[in-house]
Amino acid sequence: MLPEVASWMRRRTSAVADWPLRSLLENKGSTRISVVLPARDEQETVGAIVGAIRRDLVDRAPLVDEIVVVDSRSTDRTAEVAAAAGADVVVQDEVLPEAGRMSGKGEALWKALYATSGDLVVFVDADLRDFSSAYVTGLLGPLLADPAVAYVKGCYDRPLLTGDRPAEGAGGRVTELVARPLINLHWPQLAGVMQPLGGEYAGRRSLLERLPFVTGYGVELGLLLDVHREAGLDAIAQVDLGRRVHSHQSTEALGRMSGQIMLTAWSRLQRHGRMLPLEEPSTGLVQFRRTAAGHEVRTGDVAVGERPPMVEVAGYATARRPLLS
Ligand SMILES: O=c1ccn([C@@H]2O[C@H](COP(=O)(O)OP(=O)(O)O)[C@@H](O)[C@H]2O)c(=O)[nH]1
Ligand SMILES: O=C(O)[C@@H](COP(=O)(O)O)O[C@H]1O[C@H](CO)[C@@H](O)[C@H](O)[C@H]1O
Repeated sequence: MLPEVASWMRRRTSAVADWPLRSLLENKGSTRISVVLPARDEQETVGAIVGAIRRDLVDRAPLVDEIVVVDSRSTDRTAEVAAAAGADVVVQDEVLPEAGRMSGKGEALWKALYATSGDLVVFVDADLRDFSSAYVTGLLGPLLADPAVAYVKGCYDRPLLTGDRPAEGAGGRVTELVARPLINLHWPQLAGVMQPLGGEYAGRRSLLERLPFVTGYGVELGLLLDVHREAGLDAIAQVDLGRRVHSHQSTEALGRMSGQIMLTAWSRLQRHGRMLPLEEPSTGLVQFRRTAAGHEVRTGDVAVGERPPMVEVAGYATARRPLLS
């Protein structure tokens, strides 16, 4: 590990217990805080997450100013469950319709930036089990305490729920097999970020609105690389949130996610002049499924799109955004 990375880890790594709610309330001042949950078919879990944030950080303590769930083409009751738990719900494809339709988690998060007003924006996945509002206070701690910090990533133990017993440390498969090696190969200054793909993170709007958002599952890697380039390593902090349990996708689905992560890494290597100009990579992905007659060939496309920095979007500066109802 580079000496500057070891130094960064010592200075910029903390834990939830370092950021008690009382100290956050003292530091909040006039800072407005939005919590955003991207949600596609998360009716089973979104309500408990929203309810915990609303109970602990709105009703009992005036820390969070709005909780927005982005309904990302759900086919279940995600929107109703989220609203009943106290969130404002925005429909992904109804935000900035003039910008056309793009897909995936990154699209949901980019639309959320338009649909919220917080000076600080906290992103939390909507498929978490055993969620605690301490995730949110942990992520906000460094941002409310230190103006030099602009982006905070959560880190945690990541079990893999298979069968009746969780396999400790076996989660974060794309992180461990794709993202971490890529980061160490090309961006060793970021090798100290323990959960680069983790879905719980927070940032200053003044930074986020100046960055492009990769659509699909490239959003976390894209933002991390762009924050590093735009604001520098010392603007990034990480907070140990303990343990993260979430719904898992299939290996086949994570194969497509991996393709999106690789395409995002490739795009930054090209854009940041880190690689000789090469022809555009293929975005096709051929996968295989066993069938009674042999194998089914499944050809997909893992292309990711990209949304421009929100500051470049007409109307953003004056958009009226939903306030906590
Ligand atoms: O098109 C999408 C895909 C995912 N998500 C949400 O983004 C979060 C993370 O997605 P997922 O759980 O699929 O990723 P994983 O955690 O399995 O890597 C979850 O709250 C999803 O509901 C979304 O809003 N739109
Ligand atoms: O970290 C990972 O490898 C993947 C998959 O995690 P699991 O192997 O299902 O625990 O999960 C993350 O990656 C996505 C892409 O960045 C994020 O959008 C998710 O929020 C995050 O859970």
